[in-house]
Amino acid sequence: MLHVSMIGCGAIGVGVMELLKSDPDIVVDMVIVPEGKEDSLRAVVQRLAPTAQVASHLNGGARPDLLIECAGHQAIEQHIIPALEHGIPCMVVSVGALSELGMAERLEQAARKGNTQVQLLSGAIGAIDALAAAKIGGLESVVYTGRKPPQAWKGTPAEAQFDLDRLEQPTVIFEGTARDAARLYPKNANVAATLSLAGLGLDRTHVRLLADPTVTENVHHVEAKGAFGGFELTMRGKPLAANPKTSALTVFSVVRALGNRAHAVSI
Ligand SMILES: NC(=O)C1=CN([C@@H]2O[C@H](COP(=O)(O)OP(=O)(O)OC[C@H]3O[C@@H](n4cnc5c(N)ncnc54)[C@H](O)[C@@H]3O)[C@@H](O)[C@H]2O)C=CC1
Ligand SMILES: O=C([O-])CC(=O)C(=O)O
Repeated sequence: MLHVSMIGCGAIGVGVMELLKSDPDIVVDMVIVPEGKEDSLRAVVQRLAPTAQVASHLNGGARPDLLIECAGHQAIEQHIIPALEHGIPCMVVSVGALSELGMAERLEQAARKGNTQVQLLSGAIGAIDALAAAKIGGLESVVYTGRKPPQAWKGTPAEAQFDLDRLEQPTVIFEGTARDAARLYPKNANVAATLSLAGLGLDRTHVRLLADPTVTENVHHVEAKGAFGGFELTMRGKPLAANPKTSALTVFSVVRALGNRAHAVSI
């Protein structure tokens, strides 16, 4: 039985707990929520993981088999780094946070200090296994195009530049390096950051972001070339009703990763 603690009870966290209800090999013992939100979220957690405690941090003596971040950039600083330093294995879904200067190195140092490991989840994108393998043989180029309905770009710098409610044509809102994409669009930068970390890095991964009124899904296109040959991948991710910025596949990728730790066969 794998005993896990989860950070975040938003769109992904709730979706994950919903699916874990039917897995007899995994139990959620604790859900970590922002300070002050414990009481308001207790009923939600009670419904999804009846034996789980709700807390604002990992209590002193708690040593879950695994700590999973499904919360956001701040949670990595606040919870993941200290847990790694204390030897608790962690999984991170907010991979975009690793675009922040020094963050990838800090996570690595923390895991080394605790003699443990942090797993960066593939989330909304596929073919990370192929890209990371291709990197070993040598990559020449990785181009990522992210296309989302205009409303998914609300609350980003695109809102000030474009009338998102009235767009009629697919519109490029950003083109440049993955590093700049992450700086300007931190909440939509997870896929670009994941591709960069698996492949050519933040400065050599080319990114185009589009607000596209003709799509209802989050469309991720990747083109990679290298010594291995090449591949093209198009994902048409259905957004979660609870958060249109997040593709449903992200939830499934967390559940898959947990299953790979808990089940007798891993794939
Ligand atoms: N790797 C990938 O492909 C993807 C990653 N993500 C990332 O996953 C994260 C979660 O996404 P959603 O569930 O859709 O967001 P959400 O906004 O629906 O839920 C996040 C929840 O985490 C809580 N939270 C925030 N900071 C916290 C902290 N320090 N401690 C405890 N709880 C905290 C919030 O109160 C909220 O309830 C985001 O950072 C998002 O960027 C989202 C989609 C794809
Ligand atoms: O599609 C998603 O779920 C999220 C996304 O584009 C990103 O964060 O890069």
